[in-house]
Amino acid sequence: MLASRLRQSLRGVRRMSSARTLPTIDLSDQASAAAALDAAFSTYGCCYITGCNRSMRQEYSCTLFAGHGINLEKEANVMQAAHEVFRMPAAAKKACERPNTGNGFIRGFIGLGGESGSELIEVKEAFSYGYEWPSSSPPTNPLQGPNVWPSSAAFPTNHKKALQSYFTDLSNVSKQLTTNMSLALGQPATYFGDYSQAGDTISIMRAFHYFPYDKLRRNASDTNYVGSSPHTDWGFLTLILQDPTGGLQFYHEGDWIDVPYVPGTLVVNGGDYLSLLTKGRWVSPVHRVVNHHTDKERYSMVYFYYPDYDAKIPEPETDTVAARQAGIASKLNTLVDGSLDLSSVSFGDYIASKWANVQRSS
Ligand SMILES: O=C(O)CCC(=O)C(=O)O
Ligand SMILES: [Fe+2]
Repeated sequence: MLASRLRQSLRGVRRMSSARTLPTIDLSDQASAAAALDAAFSTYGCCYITGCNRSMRQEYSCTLFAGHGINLEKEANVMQAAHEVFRMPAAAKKACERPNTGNGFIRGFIGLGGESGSELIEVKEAFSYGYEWPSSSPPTNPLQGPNVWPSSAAFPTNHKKALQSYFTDLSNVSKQLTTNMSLALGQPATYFGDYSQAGDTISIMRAFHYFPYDKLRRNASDTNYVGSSPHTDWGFLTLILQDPTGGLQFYHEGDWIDVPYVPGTLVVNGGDYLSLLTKGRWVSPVHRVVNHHTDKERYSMVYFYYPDYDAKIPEPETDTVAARQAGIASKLNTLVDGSLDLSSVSFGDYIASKWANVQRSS
């Protein structure tokens, strides 16, 4: 059912988005946040978050949150930096291209059409970076390693610093969220965090620049284009900062729900691995980015928070199978579709192969 609806929308048959909106959860009140997170992740697999509690500001010196919302000045600086990356001349972009290692290392610039999660052409360019791996110590797995930054002549240092600082902020927000989420499931506070002792060293931040489809397509009836193909995220948590353009949609009970920009919030969705850890209680939601209604360009900053490279992938339990049959998990979630011998791969090997598979020649 889900698969056939997805196929319909892939063929360009547009369904009306329902009026439903995702809940906004204020993390500053831990007790109410716990119940709200469980409800949101069981129902939608995603929500908006705002606020932070005092312990988070003290523990992580988190500058992202101000009062009960996002620090809008910081957010504006990050978005400005994302614009500047994509405003660089072609030669400067080429000079910091993602190396073509084929092993899942995706740091650096990825040109228009250089990646897709389906047979559709994704009309976007991207720049990925992560933890600043010290040049003195060799990486311990293929997802680690030095970032591939543009030259300081092409990309001023203040913008680079804004991006670096945002990576640290969102790593800290994710760590806090793993605590909130552990409590939401009635587990000890460190339950999820224990899976990600050094997950930030392989986590990845991606700046995206989406174009109107006409940038690539030759005639308006050609339906082969999308911003980001319908997919589930593969890891633990994804945090999304978007501009006001719109186009992000989550799939819920037969409809695509629009997820517009709400100032002072971030969008958070759970990934396949989180869903598996919760035995299917929490949904790994199908989502996409479209450009149906606007000829505007769209920018977003998307942070993928991961467990440790060596984290084991738990076998789906029978109730996950039941959940799958009820349509909670999707065909797009390869951790539960039975296509993989989960006992023989670590989380990191799995993620590296997923990243390698979305590479396209641009
Ligand atoms: O750009 C966005 O808002 C979301 C993109 C996304 O879902 C992804 O890259 O996994
Ligand atoms: Fe995603």
